[in-house]
This record gives sequence, structure tokens and C-alpha cells, in this order.
Amino acid sequence: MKTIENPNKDTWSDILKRPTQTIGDIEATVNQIFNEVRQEGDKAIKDYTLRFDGVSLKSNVVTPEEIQQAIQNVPEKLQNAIKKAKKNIEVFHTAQKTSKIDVETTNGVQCWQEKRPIEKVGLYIPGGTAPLFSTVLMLAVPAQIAGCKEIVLCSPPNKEGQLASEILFAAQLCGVTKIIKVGGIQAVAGLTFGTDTIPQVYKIFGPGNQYVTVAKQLATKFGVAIDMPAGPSELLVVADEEAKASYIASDLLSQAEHGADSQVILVSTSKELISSVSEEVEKQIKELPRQDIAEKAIANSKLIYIENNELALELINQYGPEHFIICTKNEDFYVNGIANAGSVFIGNYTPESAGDYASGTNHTLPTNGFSKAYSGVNLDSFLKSMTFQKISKEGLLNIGETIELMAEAEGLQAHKNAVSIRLKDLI
Ligand SMILES: NC(=O)c1ccc[n+]([C@@H]2O[C@H](COP(=O)([O-])OP(=O)(O)OC[C@H]3O[C@@H](n4cnc5c(N)ncnc54)[C@H](O)[C@@H]3O)[C@@H](O)[C@H]2O)c1
Ligand SMILES: N[C@H](CO)Cc1c[nH]c[nH+]1
Ligand SMILES: [Zn+2]
Repeated sequence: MKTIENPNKDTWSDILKRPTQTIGDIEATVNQIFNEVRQEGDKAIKDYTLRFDGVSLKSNVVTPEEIQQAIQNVPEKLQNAIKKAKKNIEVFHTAQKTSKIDVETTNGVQCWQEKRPIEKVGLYIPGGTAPLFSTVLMLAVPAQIAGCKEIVLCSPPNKEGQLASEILFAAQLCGVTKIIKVGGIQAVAGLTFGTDTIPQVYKIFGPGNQYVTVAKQLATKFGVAIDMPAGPSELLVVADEEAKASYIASDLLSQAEHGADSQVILVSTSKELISSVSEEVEKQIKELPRQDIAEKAIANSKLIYIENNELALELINQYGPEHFIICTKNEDFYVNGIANAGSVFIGNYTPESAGDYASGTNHTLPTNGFSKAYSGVNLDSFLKSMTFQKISKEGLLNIGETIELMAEAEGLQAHKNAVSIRLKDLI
């Protein structure tokens, strides 16, 4: 891994660049696929599934028989692990429910806010290099708690034209209403425009590679909402001499194995730790089945020595990692100071993969610096806040003149009239 020592601030943005392509690089492909899916519907979906996933499907809708078979295929031990993870995710996301806010802003003027589920949601489950069935739990569990009516799941088929049994098992466990075998840009297009087999939805959720992420961002032009840009995985670890090099290396590799365009970074105030982590990465990577992928990601990754914690924190906040691990003596300094991160993991016994699977937090998180402005998926992502108001006669007498004066000043006579016509009856 590349080591950088005390980089000058002018060089930070260069050092912290992500290895992914930009919207500009992928936009033309997205536009073409969107146009074709919009015009030709399922025919275009079928053609692109053949082109990108190498399989020609008679039907892309998962049948009840396929789901039953999938349940048989998943070993009991794994079924129980999935159920245990689901329970923790449920507990954490149920706790995110908020109560109705109800206030009288002026005598006779009652205002309240309540949340309502988004009725139709689309969940994207990555499946290009590994079928991420854990993502089904991360998206379908909060969708179900929120009360979404139509929960459509899309994921790319394998070469046999199937979805992994674990994806189907998790989907039926969490109340998904329709499952479609389609991935990549074409899946996002299907959910945005709707086809004969893919329902059009109001909001698209889920992580994916850079093609999926850019497609989601561009889909918003057509009126569909998205959770956030959740692209290639990232991890930044801050650690000092107290940290254990083998643990840190294992965490870095856990995110490096996601994809060649993943990025992992170690920031440390200890040169000794940096060199031990580097050695450990070399050692551990050789044992990984996905060594090839991890090696490519490691080539994009950095070990950064910074001599003081204040500067290190500034650099971390400039980067805004998706995942942030803190393994330092003074963990409170980083816990309190972190302004931009998707999810934070604290201490030697909190591997990032705990959040990926089973601690209860959500693993669908903003990448590419979007943690500066976006939250990761949570219960509220599946809800809309609606406001209500009820004004009594007394209330209108109390605020009527205020409205009239403001409407008149904005030059909107009809707005004023809607109050005046009522006030006349009351005075
Ligand atoms: N940020 C998060 O919350 C989060 C969570 C989990 C996974 N991830 C990321 O999700 C990604 C999963 O990627 P994946 O590739 O394994 O699965 P994927 O399902 O995201 O993408 C596979 C699809 O990409 C499309 N595709 C591939 N090459 C293409 C090309 N050249 N042009 C157009 N389309 C193309 C194909 O349609 C294919 O079906 C990884 O990058 C991982 O890091 C992120
Ligand atoms: N680390 C990924 C989020 O960036 C989520 C995931 C799913 N499975 C394993 N990991
Ligand atoms: Zn992961």
C-alpha cells in the first residue's frame, strides 16, 4: 500500500480522490439505456440482461415455486443467522419511530406533523460479483416497519438465470411483495419508468456499483426519489500505537474485497503501526478467495501518517468516509469531532463487518464524500413527514389580519380574499 507522510493540505484533495468514474463518464450509457427501457419496456430489459449479465430470461419475475425451492436450499444454520441479524436490525430501526408532534401555535391554531409510509418502493440488491443478501435485510426491514405497501426487489440474475437462494429467503422473510431478476442501469430504469413486469415506484433504495449509483442519481430527473448515492464501499481507519495491526489489516481488507473500485485508507499518528499494518495486509490478502479484487482496491488505497490528531481529524472530515473505524487511546476526541461519516465503529472489538451484517445499524450508506450531506438508510428514509392544521373561528380571528397583510404585500389578492371572506362572517 502506498504510504504518505504528513501531506501538505494543498495535496489532500488529490490524495483523497476516489477511484470511481464520474457521472460524466457514465451518463451517455445511462441515457441510452433509460431511453430504450422507456420506449421498449421489457424487450430492452431482456436485451440488456443478456448483454451485461450474460443470460437470456424467458421471464424475469421470480415465481412462488422459486421462492419455496430457495427456502429449502438455505441451510438451517444460515437461516437462523439471517433471522438473528434481522432481529437486531428490527430492534434498532423500530426504536427510530417518532411520535406525532402536535402544538397550538396561537390560540385556536392547531398544527401537527405525522409520518406516512412511501407507498411504492424499489429495493436494489447488488449481485454482480457477490449476491449481497444482507442488503435485503437492510432495506426490506425498515420498509416493512414503515408500512410501505408495495416493496419491489430487483437484483441481477446469475448465469443460470437465478437469484441466490439467500436473497429469496431473506426477501420472503421481510415481506417483499415482488422480486424481479434485473440488475444494473436497466433495473433502475425499470423501477423509474415501469414496464409490463416491473412496477414503477416512488423511491429507489440500495447500494450498487458505479453504474447503479450514477443511474440512480440520473433517475431523479424523471421524478423518482432515491435514498442517496451508495456506491463502491469505502473505509477509513484512524489508529494509533495502541491498535492491533492484524485487526486493522483485516478491516481494511474486508472493504477492499467488495470491488476493484473500493477504497480503504489508514490514518495514523504512529509510523510503526503503519508499517505493521502494511505487512499484515500483504500477509492476509494472500489467503483471500477474492485476492484479485482486493489487490486492485488496495492499489487505490493509502496509508497516511499524520503527526497530530487535530490535523488527522480535519483530513478525515474532508474525506467524509462511508465507514469510519476509531482505534485510538483518545477515542472520544474522534467520536465527538467526526462531522462527516456514514457509520462509525469504535474500539478494537467493533469490526466494520458487524455493521454490514448483524449489529443492527444499516449498511446502506453514502459513499464518495456524500456523507457530508446525506444520512445512511434509516426508518425515516421510508417515510414522509406530513403536516396538518386545523384553525377554529377564534384562531382565524387571531391570525387573519397577519395573513391579509402579508398576502397583500406579496401582491396576491386572492390569497387575502380567502381570509377576508371568512372574517366578514366572524366579525
Ligand atoms: N455504499 C453502500 O452502502 C454499499 C453496500 C453494499 C455494496 N456496495 C457496493 O456495491 C457494489 C456491488 O457491485 P457489483 O458489481 O458486485 O453488483 P451490482 O449489482 O451493483 O452491479 C452489477 C450490474 O452492473 C452492471 N454493469 C456491470 N458492468 C457494466 C458496464 N460496463 N456498463 C454498464 N453496466 C454494467 C450490470 O448490469 C450488472 O448486472 C460494490 O461496488 C460494493 O462496494 C455499497
Ligand atoms: N460493506 C458494504 C457497504 O459498503 C455492505 C456489505 C454487504 N455485505 C457485506 N458488506
Ligand atoms: Zn462490506
